[in-house]
Amino acid sequence: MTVNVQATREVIEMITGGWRAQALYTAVKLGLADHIEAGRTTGAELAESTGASEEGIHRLMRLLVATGVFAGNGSTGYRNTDVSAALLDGPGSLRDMCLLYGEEFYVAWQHAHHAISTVSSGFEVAYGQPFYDYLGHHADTARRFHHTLNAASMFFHQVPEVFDFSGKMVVDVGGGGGELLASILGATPDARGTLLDREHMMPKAGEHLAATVGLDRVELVGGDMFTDVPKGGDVYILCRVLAAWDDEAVVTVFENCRRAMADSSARLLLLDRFVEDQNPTVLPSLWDLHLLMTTGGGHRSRERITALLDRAGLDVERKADLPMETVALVAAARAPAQP
Ligand SMILES: Nc1ncnc2c1ncn2[C@@H]1O[C@H](CSCC[C@H]([NH3+])C(=O)O)[C@@H](O)[C@H]1O
Repeated sequence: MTVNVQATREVIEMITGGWRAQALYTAVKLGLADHIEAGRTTGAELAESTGASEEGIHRLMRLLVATGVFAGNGSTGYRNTDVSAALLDGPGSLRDMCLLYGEEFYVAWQHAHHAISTVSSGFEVAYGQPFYDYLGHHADTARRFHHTLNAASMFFHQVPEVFDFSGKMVVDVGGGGGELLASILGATPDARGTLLDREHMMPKAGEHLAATVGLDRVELVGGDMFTDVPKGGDVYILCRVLAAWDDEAVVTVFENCRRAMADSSARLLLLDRFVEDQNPTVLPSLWDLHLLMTTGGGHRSRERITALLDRAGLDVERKADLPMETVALVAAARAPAQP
């Protein structure tokens, strides 16, 4: 058998991917980008300020310089690059994402064989409970998860460009920390909003909305979208909510939204990523498997979501593309058939 050097190289690039991720995670855990930003740039200074061994820092930084995360060297000093700058502590940082992916999500992926073979959550095997329940009991992880979602929320400010919220009563179902609702109400002074999420999210969402748009136009509802959603909305938003649930559960949420709509002018606005079966691209396909590892769910194709909407009596009216491979789908309740 002749060795295909190119193929060998490609396999090695892939199987060392997990090591790269863990090296980046360790740099974040040690706060290396922040130390360098604060002027502690040499190997000795980084060792002293992190408590890690200088040799360990040297070997880690050698890899991270080679992969373009940092620049410079340990004797004259390391420098941050645009990549490591994205890891600096502060709003919009990818720091918490690295920590979460390097800890709980890394452990969840160790059960990939089981998760893929049985189409069930690797996280549940590792932690003995569903992901969202775990978040309810682990405030630090819940905070990291919401920072992670926020880091991938660059499309929020563009949502009012693809849907006119003026004068509307907006219900954000599974609204999380309130960032999307704040962005919509901030851009639409005459809109009002209700955020529905699990009880444990209420303080976080309340704090964010109070600090951004104030609570005058806002109602917070701690509850369960599978049981009921607030009535009388002009637009029901489901942003990055559906992937965690199976088809039956998704149809239940769609039906709850349809029944709660104020009138026939009300709409359902889905904001999500969709996978393509015909010409698959890497990132959505990766996120799909990642959702399987964490929640046992996954991304659907647009055709599949359209079929589930149809089952719930909703028709897709139009579609708009948003950044971060996110798509907006607007659906309306189907008019009852004329007798
Ligand atoms: N049964 C439920 N009822 C209401 N919200 C839920 C339920 N289960 C999970 N969630 C919430 O669904 C959200 C999914 S994460 C998406 C959050 C937000 N829409 C955003 O795009 O940033 C989390 O905030 C969960 O707490």
